[in-house]
Amino acid sequence: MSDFSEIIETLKQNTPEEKQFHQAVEEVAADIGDELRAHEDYRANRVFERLLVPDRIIQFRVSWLDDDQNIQINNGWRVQYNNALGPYKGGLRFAPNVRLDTFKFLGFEQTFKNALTGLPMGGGKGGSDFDPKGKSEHEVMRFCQAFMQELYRHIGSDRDVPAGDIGVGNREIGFLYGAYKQLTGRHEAVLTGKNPGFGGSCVRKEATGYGCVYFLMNMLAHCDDDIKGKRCAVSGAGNVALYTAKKLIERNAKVVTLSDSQGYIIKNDGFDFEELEQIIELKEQKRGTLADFEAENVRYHEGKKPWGEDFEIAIPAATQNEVSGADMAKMIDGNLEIVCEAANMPLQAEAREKAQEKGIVIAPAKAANAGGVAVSGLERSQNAMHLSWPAEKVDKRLRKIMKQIHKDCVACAQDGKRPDYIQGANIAGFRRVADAILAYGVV
Ligand SMILES: NC(=O)C1=CN([C@@H]2O[C@H](COP(=O)(O)OP(=O)(O)OC[C@H]3O[C@@H](n4cnc5c(N)ncnc54)[C@H](O)[C@@H]3O)[C@@H](O)[C@H]2O)C=CC1
Ligand SMILES: O=C(O)CCC(=O)C(=O)O
Repeated sequence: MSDFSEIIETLKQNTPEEKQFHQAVEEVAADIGDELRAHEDYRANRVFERLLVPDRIIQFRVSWLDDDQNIQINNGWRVQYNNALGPYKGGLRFAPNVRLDTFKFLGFEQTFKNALTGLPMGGGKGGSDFDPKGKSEHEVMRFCQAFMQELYRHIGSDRDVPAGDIGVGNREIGFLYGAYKQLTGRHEAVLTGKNPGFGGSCVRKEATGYGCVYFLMNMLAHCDDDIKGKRCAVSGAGNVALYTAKKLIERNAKVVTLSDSQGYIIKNDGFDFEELEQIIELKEQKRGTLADFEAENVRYHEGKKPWGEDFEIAIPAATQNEVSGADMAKMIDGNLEIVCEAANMPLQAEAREKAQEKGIVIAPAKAANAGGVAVSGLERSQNAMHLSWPAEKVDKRLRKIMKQIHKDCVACAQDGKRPDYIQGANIAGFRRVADAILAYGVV
């Protein structure tokens, strides 16, 4: 291996626009140096360098008609990042701020995350700069159909299996799957996150959030602590945030905040189940904003983030880089003990450094939010067997997978009661992918 910093410098020179991708790569590189030094075969076979280039990038135009019969044009991407461990697997994101950089960083992260699940899945990610917000139901449907018109030829149950992410939930997966079925005449496990009534898995919708809480519970148990009574600040009010909140409340933690792109709500004593169900309905059915939510002792702060409130556990569950260095400084000045990354790469590099300097324990996204893709893996298995498992069985397997991920992270992290989970996740994920790459030879 040539010098590590040289590899990263070359990457930056070759892809100067891709700042998020560089950030994700640097976070992994910071932890796997010893691993590379210890493995002459990884170095000789340039495994790390090979992991810095996606297997394939597909980019396409999506043309569709809005409700006024105007022609609209969007960009579509699928980054098939690495299939060493299985077919490409990872979500589709529909959001106006995405670009190739977004999908490269997400695909890179997904490759290691999927490795941590122990299931046979490679990493991929994709989506479009289409913004579903403010679009009619028919516009979303026509967009999904136009998007699939190109994507269908690149995916397949043993090739590439997309799922949801920001802006792509159960509704969009339904439209995408309907279009795939229409185009190919096939029912197959080509998308996950389908409705449990027709090909989906029970608990997939809840799995990312529930998995985060299971991971947190394993972390707390590891240092003889408990989630009960902990004050948790959750950001976001989408799929991941809402089901993280639900499981936290079920386990008697206090969820004091939720947020969306316009502001946050706080309830000092923690939201109860009934309030959470109302918020879920507001977001999933009415597609409203948190500003519309009213309940006793709940305050709304427009245009602000929740990180200055009083809590022990921060759970950023909205989007990448949502927590700045200044946000982290506020949390550290408060009672922060743990950050659980429910979103992908939610901490800016400065925020991560500040937290690490102060000994705050961080559950990295690769490990903490792997429950979603893990249940997607279980959905693939059920589809392959033409079976549908009950919710209890899926949830039990999810708990087992999250426990094992925690165990693997601890085994690969520096010793101690409070292990470095970031390091543990990076090493455990990297080893699995690297060993498969070695086994295949130079391809
Ligand atoms: N859906 C899934 O199964 C998985 C999602 N993730 C990650 O979790 C995060 C959230 O994804 P989902 O909940 O699926 O998306 P979603 O579309 O259901 O919800 C996203 C939420 O974040 C809020 N948001 C977006 N940008 C924001 C900003 N700049 N500031 C504050 N709030 C903002 C939105 O208002 C919305 O409430 C993303 O990072 C995603 O990549 C990770 C693993 C699996
Ligand atoms: O369920 C999946 O395949 C993908 C989930 C995802 O996009 C993620 O883990 O970030």
